[in-house]
Formats: sequence, structure tokens, C-alpha cells
Amino acid sequence: MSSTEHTPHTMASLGVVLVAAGRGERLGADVPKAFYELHGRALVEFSIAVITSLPHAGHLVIVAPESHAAATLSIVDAVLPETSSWDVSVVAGGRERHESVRFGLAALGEHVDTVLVHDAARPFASAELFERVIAEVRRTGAGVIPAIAVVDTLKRVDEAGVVRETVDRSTLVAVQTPQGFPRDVLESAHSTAQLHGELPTDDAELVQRDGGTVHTVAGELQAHKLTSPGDLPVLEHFLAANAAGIDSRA
Ligand SMILES: Nc1ccn([C@@H]2O[C@H](COP(=O)(O)OP(=O)(O)OP(=O)(O)O)[C@@H](O)[C@H]2O)c(=O)n1
Ligand SMILES: C[C@](O)(CO)[C@H](O)COP(=O)(O)O
Repeated sequence: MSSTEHTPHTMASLGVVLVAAGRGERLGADVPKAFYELHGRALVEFSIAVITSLPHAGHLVIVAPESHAAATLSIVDAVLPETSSWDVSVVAGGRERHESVRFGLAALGEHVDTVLVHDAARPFASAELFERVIAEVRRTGAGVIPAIAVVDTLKRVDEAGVVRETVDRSTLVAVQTPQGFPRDVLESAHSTAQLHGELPTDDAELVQRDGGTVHTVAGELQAHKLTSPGDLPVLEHFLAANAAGIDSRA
């Protein structure tokens, strides 16, 4: 699938790569996870709506399974207002998340200088969270990721599941998306990773391995990721809370 333009590119300095090409094996649904429906709306639709509501002239690249390119464009048509300041493209994903991000990065318009990478699997990340990450990337010129406290006691176990030690959680955080970076920093990290054949689980790890600095900002509970069926009631809760106007960001 080649890049599918929704509208022609205009000058834009913010780029968002929305990765939606995963299979969702742990969820076990009969559609790719980003197209799993919550109350009749595909998961990816929620992120498209939030991102294109941000008051920036931006370029959103949605990385989707090739089989779902047309469905993705239909969702964009339904969600994006005629007067939107956002350009939207759809490109095909790769076998691993980092490959999908790389394909998305390659499709960004030439005027993009700040890039956010977001999981479609985190449909209720708020506009405020996006803005917090953007502001901190522009303030620091470095990578920025949302982080939340680890609430469980952590143990290191051996292969047989026997506890070996308790891990000090005071310096540990759980990280979310959107993750933001200066474009050149993220591109360099992805090209280095390609050379070394590394398999990271997030973009911040690639940037760090490439010698970059990554800061954290406050994450939020509602940026919860759909991974397994047990996450569905959590997302249902945030969907209902948003509809009722209840603030469940903290
Ligand atoms: N080859 C891939 C793998 C993942 N993703 C995206 O990366 C995000 C986070 O990935 P994850 O939750 O691990 O999704 P899956 O890979 O689909 O899940 P699983 O490992 O259960 O198959 C998701 O929005 C997913 O669509 C992607 O675009 N391309
Ligand atoms: C990118 C991510 O969502 C940050 O928490 C996460 O690393 C994705 O990891 P997964 O194991 O592929 O779900």
C-alpha cells in the first residue's frame, strides 16, 4: 500500500505517527486491535478525533494494516471537519511496532520538526496529555514521555517463579504514549536501530540507546492501553466517564 493522502500537505511543524497496525494477539479479537469496536466506534477513531482536535497545523500519519486502509480513510472522512488544519495520511504497517513507527516517520511532511508517536491502543489519552508532551519537547529539545507511578510492590523472580528480591519501586515508573521527540532525534534513533537490528518496545528506548535524553511528564490513568480482554472494562469506564464529563485524567 502506498501512502494514501486525505488532503494535500500544507506547512506543518507538528507530526503525529498513530500506530494502529498491530495484530492484537493478546486481545484475541477477530479484527486487528485498533479496529475493535467500543460502542460501535473503532478504537483508532478515538485517537484520530483527539489528535485532529489539537489546535495545531499538523500532519497525522496513521499506520494501519494494509487490509484496513480503506476502513481507516472512511473513519478519517467521518471524523475530520472540512475546515481542519490537519493533513492526514494512511500508510501500511510493519511486522513489529518499531517498524510501523519507521514507516510512519518516513511519510511525514518535510516541514514537521516535532514528532509524537501514539498507540491507537490507548484511545482515551487526553488532549491535555498531548499538549503537555508537545510543550515539554519544545521546551527541552529532548525526548518526552508520559509516566505514572508503579502502584504494586515489585519482585524479581527466577525462571521457576521463586521470589529472589523485592525491587525498589521509588525510582521506577510505567510509561505511556504519546511519546514526543524532535524529529531529527527520532529519525536518527530509528536508523541506528535498523543498523543494529534491535527490538525495543517503545521509541524512548531507541532514543536512549542512540545517546539521546528522555524526560518524563505526568501521565494519566485514562491513557490506559488495551492489551488483553481484562482491559476492556477499564476502557468502558473511561468511555462512560468522558461521555458524562467526569475528569478521570489523574
Ligand atoms: N506491528 C505493529 C505492532 C504494533 N503496532 C501498534 O503499536 C501499539 C502498541 O502495540 P501493542 O499494544 O503491543 O499491540 P499489538 O502488537 O497489536 O498487540 P499484541 O502484542 O497482543 O499482538 C498498538 O496501537 C499497535 O496497533 C503497530 O502499529 N504495528
Ligand atoms: C509503547 C508502549 O505503549 C509504552 O508503554 C508499550 O511499550 C507497548 O508495548 P507492548 O508490550 O508492545 O504492548
